[in-house]
Amino acid sequence: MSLWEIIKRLLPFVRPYRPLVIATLLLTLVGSLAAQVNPFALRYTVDTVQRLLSSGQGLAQGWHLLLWVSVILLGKEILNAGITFGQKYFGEKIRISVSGALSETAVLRLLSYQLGYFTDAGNQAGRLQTRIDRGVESLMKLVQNFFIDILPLFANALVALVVMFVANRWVGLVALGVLPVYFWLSYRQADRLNGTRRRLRGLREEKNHGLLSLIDNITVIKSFVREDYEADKQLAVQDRLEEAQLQTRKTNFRYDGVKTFVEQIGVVAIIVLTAYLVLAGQMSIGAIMFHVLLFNNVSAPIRQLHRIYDEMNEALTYAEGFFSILDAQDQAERPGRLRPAQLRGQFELRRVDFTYPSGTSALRGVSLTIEAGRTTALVGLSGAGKSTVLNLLCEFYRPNAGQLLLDGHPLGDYDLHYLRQHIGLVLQKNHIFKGTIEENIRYGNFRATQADIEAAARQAYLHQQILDLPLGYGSDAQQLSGGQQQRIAIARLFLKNPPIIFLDEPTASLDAIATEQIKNSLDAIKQGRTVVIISHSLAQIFDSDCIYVLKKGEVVEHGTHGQLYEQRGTYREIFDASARSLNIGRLAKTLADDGDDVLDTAL
Ligand SMILES: Nc1ncnc2c1ncn2[C@@H]1O[C@H](COP(=O)(O)OP(=O)(O)OP(=O)(O)O)[C@@H](O)[C@H]1O
Repeated sequence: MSLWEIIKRLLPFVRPYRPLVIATLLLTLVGSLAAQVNPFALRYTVDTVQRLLSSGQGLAQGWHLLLWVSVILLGKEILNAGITFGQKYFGEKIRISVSGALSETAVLRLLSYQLGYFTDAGNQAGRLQTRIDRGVESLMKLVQNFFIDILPLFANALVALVVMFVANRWVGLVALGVLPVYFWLSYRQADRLNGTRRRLRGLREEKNHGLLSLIDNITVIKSFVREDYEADKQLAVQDRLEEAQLQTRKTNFRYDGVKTFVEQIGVVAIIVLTAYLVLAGQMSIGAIMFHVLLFNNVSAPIRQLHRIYDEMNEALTYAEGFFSILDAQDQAERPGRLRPAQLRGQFELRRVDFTYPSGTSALRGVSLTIEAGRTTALVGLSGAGKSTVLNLLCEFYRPNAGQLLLDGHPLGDYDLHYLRQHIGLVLQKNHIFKGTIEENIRYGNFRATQADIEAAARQAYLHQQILDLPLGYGSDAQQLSGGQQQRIAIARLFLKNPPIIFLDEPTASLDAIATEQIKNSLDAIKQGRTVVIISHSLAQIFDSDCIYVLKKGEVVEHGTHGQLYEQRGTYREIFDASARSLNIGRLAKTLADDGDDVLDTAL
């Protein structure tokens, strides 16, 4: 990405602050003119003092000169203080506002992207975080540099250079001659740093991602006593990062030395040339000070050039990563329009093929119908593609081939928010947000009253357990057990009260008593709604109106429990294996021997 491209990308973010930008530019112009007062005042002072001394006059004749010079220089400093404050304040105001707008845009874009974007290996959480943080930070340095450093310094330099030319073109030429050498050196330096910088960016992203995943997986790491292994992995990245950082510094120090030397050559050349001209009688002695001060105005920004270049290159590197987030519009979820007054909830998949962005083919030629108001179960071994079907029904992903219909219309025609507002999804592992239990349940419906929340918790058999906690509904939800968190997700579902419900192993982390309670609750909520349930526990799916059996991404059987059992196919295999794993014979015998009435109810 070139600097020009970055400026073009930043313009829309800076445009709302146009009056501030104009005010800053005006202040810069006045500031650069004021900066030239010192050389003029000093030349005048030196020349006048010399004239007074050579004509035998002293303090009595010269005191008014001292007074005037003091008034002018102090007055200029007061004006300068005002100008600098205005420049910095306005520059910072622009920087802070633009930085806020950039971060906000990145967050909004991320929220609008489909799931595939986040599962892409290059977009893991730590990497995205680094790209946003570093991108905004370096772009803001660029804006800050422009308004606070580059603009005032270069305006000063330009005005000083013009004044030098007007004073004497040879002196002007010497000052001008140093510039291309300096620019060329800075350019070479930036070029050398570019490769290392890209490598640094990649390593920073890798380090942050590693750190996040380390914290996320701390329990597994500790249980396998893999602290040393993880530390070594993280240290290896750190080592490579340090090496790249040191390499950057080394290059910088080398070039900085050469550039300081070039600058000093310029100062010496100006002094020698001006002294020569003074001795030759072409200039007054005050010109020596005058030219050295002017050259200082020219070389001040040059001294900053490598830093500005450096930060500019950093911005170029990180801006690329940042704008790649804003530019992933092809990953945005598509805009559908259909919002019918009523949704029956009949889904149909016709010869659907789906491959994840990673390249894993998950579904092949899948055709199935999910009847409105009925319960449909998806059964199959791990990795068969059951959750993928739900991912497609929620439009988290779109099929690569085939058709997906809802109430006869292509699913893609529906407004996404409308569609998802009508779907309740309970997963095997549900996210609990940082916050209280109440806030977490309320996520299902922000308009719910406290009474609604408590009713939902009751339906999810959680209310009593919440009351037993010291802070009740105000307790930290992330401290709850896995089973309790699962019930929060179910309470959210009750609160949302959608006509379509997708349950992916909804009772996976519940104890036997809770499983039975939740099953009863879910049986109640299922009435009259379209339900799709995935469960490895066949007890959860016996009563389904229709069962689809998936194997390696294909539908191999479908029917009711009775029909599938008779077919003696995959379903029967799974059923028999389930019965054996539960040791059903032994269970039944124990219950029969005990004359337990559970067996009667069960039978
Ligand atoms: N986000 C993803 N990115 C890439 N591949 C994925 C993703 N999710 C699932 N897969 C792959 O797609 C295939 C089907 O996975 P899916 O989760 O649908 O199976 P499942 O039948 O629900 O399994 P389980 O019963 O274990 O939950 C698997 O091979 C899996 O590795």
